[in-house]
Amino acid sequence: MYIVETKDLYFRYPDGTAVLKGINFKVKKGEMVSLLGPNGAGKSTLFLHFNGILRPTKGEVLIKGKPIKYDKKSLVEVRKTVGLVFQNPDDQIFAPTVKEDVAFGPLNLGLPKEEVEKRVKEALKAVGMEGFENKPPHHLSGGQKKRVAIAGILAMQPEVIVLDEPTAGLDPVGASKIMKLLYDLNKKGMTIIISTHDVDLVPVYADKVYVMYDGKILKEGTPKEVFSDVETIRKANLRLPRVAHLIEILNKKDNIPIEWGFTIGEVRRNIVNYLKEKC
Ligand SMILES: Nc1ncnc2c1ncn2[C@@H]1O[C@H](COP(=O)(O)OP(=O)(O)OP(=O)(O)O)[C@@H](O)[C@H]1O
Repeated sequence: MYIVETKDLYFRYPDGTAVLKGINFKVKKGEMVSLLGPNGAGKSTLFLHFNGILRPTKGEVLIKGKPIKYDKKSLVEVRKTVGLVFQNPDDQIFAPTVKEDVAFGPLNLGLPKEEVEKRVKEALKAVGMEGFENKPPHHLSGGQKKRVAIAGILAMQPEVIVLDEPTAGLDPVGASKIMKLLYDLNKKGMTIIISTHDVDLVPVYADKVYVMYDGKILKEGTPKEVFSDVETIRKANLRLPRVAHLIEILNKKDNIPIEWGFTIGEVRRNIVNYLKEKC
């Protein structure tokens, strides 16, 4: 059974724009999955289906094997299981202070005050935003707002956390910290789904990668399988990870020696880019 699954999912916005064109996306409990694809591929649109914000034009979305029913009760249950962090934190953060914002979700779950306070504290600590409790969110930087938005979802303790471009707009250290946090949460059993353009950082952590292009899944597999398919990577406007990350991806888990699934030219270009950055 999959914790999140879409079956032949089609979606068209009310203005007629056909965005999702037969998506089969499957995530097992405990997996860390990354969705890659160019601007406008439909990644955000797909994610908005995972907790029932959007309803398929055709096909279905299943959470823990059950199709979402889109009545109020079913949606409450779905949203307890699947927490979605939006691409733009301004779409998510609205309370007068950071503390109140992070507390909003757990309070809505009807949790006791002490439990809410505990969760808020833990969530802000996890994202490195302790000390900002009483700040108005609109006084925070973009990266700080992103962390608060993540804290708001963490405080709900969902089983699955879906993050739309969590590292976009963060400085490199901030991006690594967020990925490390998500990696640690995943190791504790949380299922994580991330969309990203960051081919260097995210696939290093992912168990599975989907590549989306023009509303369709072009390729799915381990980071190693996906990044060995240079043609797909090129078609989806992506690039190979920089060589250091590439080696990490190729060597991940099985520790087998590197088998280059790339043309010599691709490898050379990666090495040159890497050296240019380092030297
Ligand atoms: N409310 C809407 N009404 C009509 N079309 C929309 C709406 N929202 C998004 N679209 C269109 O749907 C397509 C997919 O957009 P989406 O935001 O899902 O892509 P994305 O893969 O997340 O892109 P990015 O990497 O730029 O965030 C785009 O062509 C976009 O213009």
